[in-house]
Amino acid sequence: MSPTGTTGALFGPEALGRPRREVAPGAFWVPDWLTVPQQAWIVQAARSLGRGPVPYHSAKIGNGQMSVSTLSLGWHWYPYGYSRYAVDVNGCRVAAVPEWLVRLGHRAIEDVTGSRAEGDAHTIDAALLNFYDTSARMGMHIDGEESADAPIISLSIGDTCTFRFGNTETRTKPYTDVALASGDLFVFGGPSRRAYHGVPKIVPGTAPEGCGLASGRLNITLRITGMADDSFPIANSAPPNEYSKGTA
Ligand SMILES: O=C(O)CCC(=O)C(=O)O
Ligand SMILES: [Fe+2]
Repeated sequence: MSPTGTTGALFGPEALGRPRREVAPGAFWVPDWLTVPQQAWIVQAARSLGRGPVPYHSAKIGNGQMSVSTLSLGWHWYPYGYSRYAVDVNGCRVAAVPEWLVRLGHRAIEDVTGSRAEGDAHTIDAALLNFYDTSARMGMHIDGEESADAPIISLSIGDTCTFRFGNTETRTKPYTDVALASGDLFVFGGPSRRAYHGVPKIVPGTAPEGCGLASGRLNITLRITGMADDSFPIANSAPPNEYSKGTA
């Protein structure tokens, strides 16, 4: 038996009680998908992407403000739509999704589904980078602004969070609480693509040494919007309430 094989069996995610899991049909949790050095590299890249042209911003929803601070790439998310421009921040055109992040997302889809993700219909064209401090939360919502039904790819770095993954009908039970830790991948598509989900809790002091974040959490979601390149929605129409990410 090779030493590596032995070590993998003894100390790999499977042995430590964090096996890959299909949390709901089409919703896959892959613990420890990113190595710690990869996590640190991504955190440093996420910080430098915040230097412009658009800074991190906590979106206003109604009279409230989200506790999460977000940077959009490719398409700018605002309550509730996408634009090429940061219409609720500084009006600048957002930076493109960097090539390394597109490749990483396609690898994630391939890893989870076992089939190749490429071609125009499957090209990641938007990324949302969410920074949570230890008191930040995200209310239960559906990712509903994308017209495409392609899966959402989510990466977590830093403090562990409680990620609440629910159902497509209501914001409430039944749901599953998943402890998304630093390096974990979560992909939700298929019958779970329009499921409610949110982040009710960050667990302080759980970020691993060397991940690049001493405290708090970075979440990156990679998306395939299905939007035509020249579409430019500027109407900030009243949202259906149930899509709200909440301001808690
Ligand atoms: O932080 C997370 O894990 C989820 C983020 C999310 O649901 C979103 O940005 O729409
Ligand atoms: Fe979401």
